[in-house]
Amino acid sequence: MIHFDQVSLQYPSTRTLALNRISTEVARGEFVYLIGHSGAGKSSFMSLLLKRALPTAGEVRVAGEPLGRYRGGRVSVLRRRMGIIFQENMLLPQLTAYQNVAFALRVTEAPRVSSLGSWNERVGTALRLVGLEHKRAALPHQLSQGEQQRVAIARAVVGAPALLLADEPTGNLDPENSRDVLRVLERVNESGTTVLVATHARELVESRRHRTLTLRRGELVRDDAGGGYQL
Ligand SMILES: Nc1ncnc2c1ncn2[C@@H]1O[C@H](COP(=O)(O)OP(=O)(O)OP(=O)(O)O)[C@@H](O)[C@H]1O
Repeated sequence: MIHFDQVSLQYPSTRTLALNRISTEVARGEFVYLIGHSGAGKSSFMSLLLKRALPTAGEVRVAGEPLGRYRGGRVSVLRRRMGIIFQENMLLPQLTAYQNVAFALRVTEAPRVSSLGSWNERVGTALRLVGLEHKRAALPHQLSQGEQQRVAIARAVVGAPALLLADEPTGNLDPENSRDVLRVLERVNESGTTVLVATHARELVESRRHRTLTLRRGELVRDDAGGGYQL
């Protein structure tokens, strides 16, 4: 699903070498953590996948296709194939949980009815997946931070992306809500989506037992296989 071949990223403005000759692969259906201290290069790794930044050397492929082939309007096609979650949930404050999730279908001009069901069914399924169907009518400010982040996850997966990228998804959450969010991401993964989670919260990651890639000053220094859960 993700293939990095000797990828480097040097930001031209500061000449910072944010990523240095990274080679790794993430297979379809995997759940992988990307960890490292602040400035290690986690967000830069994500930016390359979203084509928000371009590698200065090497090649990035997603689902077998080199990202260099996505140009102009096709970049939005690439991003549409991915679900994205950030530390800030970026929900629209005037829309209910349901409407926020449905909004993702609207902006991507998803067909009203498809093999995945009607919009209504798809939003219901996504809210159920994150355990919030009963809060469908709530506005973001009526939800806890953890619930808001779960709505953001529902919004990210309602388009049935093959790949879900989460950049510090628990950054604003207390430990209990953080664990809830990770459990929801695991459920998303169990439904077949490849999940990549960037975080500096090493202690949280260690409690979950998934494959973990460690970046240090732009270098991939460890690749630890996961195995089983430790709840
Ligand atoms: N747009 C940019 N222009 C110039 N330098 C940048 C830019 N974005 C990041 N950097 C630099 O690249 C390096 C890697 O940053 P990056 O944001 O990828 O790290 P990170 O691991 O995500 O950190 P954090 O956990 O603090 O978000 C840092 O030295 C950072 O200062």
